Amino acid sequence: MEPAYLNTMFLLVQRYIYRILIYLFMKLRTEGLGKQYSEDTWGIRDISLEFTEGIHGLLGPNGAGKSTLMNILTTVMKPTTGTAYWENKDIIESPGAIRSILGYLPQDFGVYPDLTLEEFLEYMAALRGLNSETANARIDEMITLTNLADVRNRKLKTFSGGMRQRVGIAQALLNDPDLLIADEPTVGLDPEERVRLRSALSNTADGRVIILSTHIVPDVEATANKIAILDNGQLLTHTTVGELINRVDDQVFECLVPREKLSTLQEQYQVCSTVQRSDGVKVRLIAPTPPTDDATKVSPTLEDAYLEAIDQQDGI
Ligand SMILES: Nc1ncnc2c1ncn2[C@@H]1O[C@H](COP(=O)(O)OP(=O)(O)OP(=O)(O)O)[C@@H](O)[C@H]1O
Repeated sequence: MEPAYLNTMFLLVQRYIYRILIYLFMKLRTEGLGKQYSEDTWGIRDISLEFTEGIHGLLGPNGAGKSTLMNILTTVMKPTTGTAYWENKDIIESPGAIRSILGYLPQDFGVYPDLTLEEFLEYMAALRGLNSETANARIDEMITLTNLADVRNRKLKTFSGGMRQRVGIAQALLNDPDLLIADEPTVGLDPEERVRLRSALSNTADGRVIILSTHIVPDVEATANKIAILDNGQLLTHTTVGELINRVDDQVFECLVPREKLSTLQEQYQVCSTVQRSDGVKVRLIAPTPPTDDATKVSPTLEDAYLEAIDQQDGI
């Protein structure tokens, strides 16, 4: 056999084994996690989840418990019940097991305004103990990945909100962490910047576990392999985008109704959206059968499926 052919085969097998090892071992797992803030307030209750390689969207309305879960997973808060494991090491008992492999982008990520992007990343790399050769290579890589090459010598105070968040991702990935946790990274960004940030996150997902906490459905629709939905501190589901959407297949309708009929529909069904028109209100809703004679069945979206999941919970 040709040596070049053997070499290619060897590389393929090596890559295959690497993927299997990642699949088997690179995991963040929680078991019955709960956090009680006061006698009658639980931030989260009995959360058992497994995050494997790829992007996991953690979705939920305000107060659902996302920050509480993020704080426990980043080991800045202790749970009241349960525990969590990284690659089978208990991170509640031994937080060091996760801190060394964790990259974290907090919601309120602050930067030093008078440093340039390059200076800031050099500073962060030094804090993390990277030697200058490794640091320089990683800084170049991260600047390219987050699409900030044109502004590497500009002071951070001149950056837009979206650019700052991308700086946040670049700094979080400097030490090539196996786990990246991003808490509401797109809050306050305009649509174009949101798209850029999402693509920066997607570019970094290979060989890593990424948890993206948000209440903005399109953020996870565009990037996540799996979605966990929290509401009232409870885990409603953790599944793929496709499976979640399938749950409302054949149940999403659009119809045009007189304005005065809207409140009746809202009482009866989960209304996903409304558009005011001169001839009435165009309503998109979830129903087991057509809600009006002229209702049209439409393709479901993740937003529909999410609203349905939250609605089911509220009805319990
Ligand atoms: N320090 C605290 N003391 C008391 N209750 C708290 C505390 N932090 C959070 N909670 C309560 O725990 C629940 C979950 O809050 P959490 O901040 O985790 O939700 P969230 O999904 O991150 O919400 P948001 O999107 O608004 O940040 C809420 O009812 C909240 O009021």
